[in-house]
Amino acid sequence: KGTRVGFYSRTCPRAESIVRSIVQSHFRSNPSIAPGLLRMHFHDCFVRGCDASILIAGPSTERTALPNLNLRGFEVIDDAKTQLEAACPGVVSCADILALAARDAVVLTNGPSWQVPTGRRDGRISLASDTTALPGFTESIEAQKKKFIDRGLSVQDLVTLVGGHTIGTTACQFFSYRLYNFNTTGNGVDPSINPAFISRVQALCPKNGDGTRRIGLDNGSPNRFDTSFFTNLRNGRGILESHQKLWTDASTKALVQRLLGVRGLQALNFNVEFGRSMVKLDE
Ligand code: HEM
Ligand SMILES: [Ca+2]
Ligand SMILES: [Ca+2]
Repeated sequence: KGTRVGFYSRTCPRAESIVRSIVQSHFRSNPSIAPGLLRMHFHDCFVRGCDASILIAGPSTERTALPNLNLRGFEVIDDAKTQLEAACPGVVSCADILALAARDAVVLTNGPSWQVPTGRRDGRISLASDTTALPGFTESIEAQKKKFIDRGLSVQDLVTLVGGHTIGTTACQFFSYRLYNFNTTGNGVDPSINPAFISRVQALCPKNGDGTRRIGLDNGSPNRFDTSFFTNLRNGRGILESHQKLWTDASTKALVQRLLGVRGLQALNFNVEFGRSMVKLDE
């Protein structure tokens, strides 16, 4: 596709450092932009590839679709674009800014760094109707796998990238039904949730409470990029239904175990794999 590491080394040598310093300064005043930028890049790449289609504003664009309503960090990309236009007019694409910002966001939360191939072109098409390509939080493992495979990603990429929820938050509205109206059980509680965990999350997201209230997706360390998200799945403390299901399907469960370094299985280093899968996200 013509991207390569260091695409701007001659045409805009400070491009990567400008993006980094803008992300850093926004992060200092509002740390929640780190998960925001990671998620925005994922939502960009999953629809028409990493082409900044997610940034296009207007009626019936991707931004207006349900899965994208809570995205955050647009102002960070705008800021970086403004600075880059001053430094190197017309050179750096918005899609590259977003890809670099997602990497920098992971680094700021103590996650790994990786080299980001650059040279993406910005797209001009953005359709809300295309966002059905994004995975949903009630989806089966088969459906999740299919959506990743449709984008050239493997089951291992799926499990690794979903580990990105080691940082960030979710609104109560996306999982309260697991606590109060799960319809396959008499008491309304999703049986895959650890019983010792239920009252804690019920307190965080009260019945008939404010659905827009936000809680950590990784209740162990919501601000730190680590393997605690996978530990939660093992312990029945996954927040979203689609995430906890990674522990019920045999193939995804084995990958979670490998990412956790369970003895007897071929270990996968989450930090290394995450960087690799993030690069693949764009292929
Ligand atoms: C099966 C796949 C996935 C599903 C069903 C899913 C679903 C969700 C949902 C429902 C939220 C909460 C949104 C909100 O309350 O505003 C969320 C947040 C988030 N997602 Fe995903 N996601 C998936 C894959 C990914 C991947 C692959 C990444 C990154 C590589 C990612 C990164 C994030 C991050 C960082 C947040 C927190 C955002 C914030 O705090 O602002 N997600 N996801
Ligand atoms: Ca896109
Ligand atoms: Ca974490």
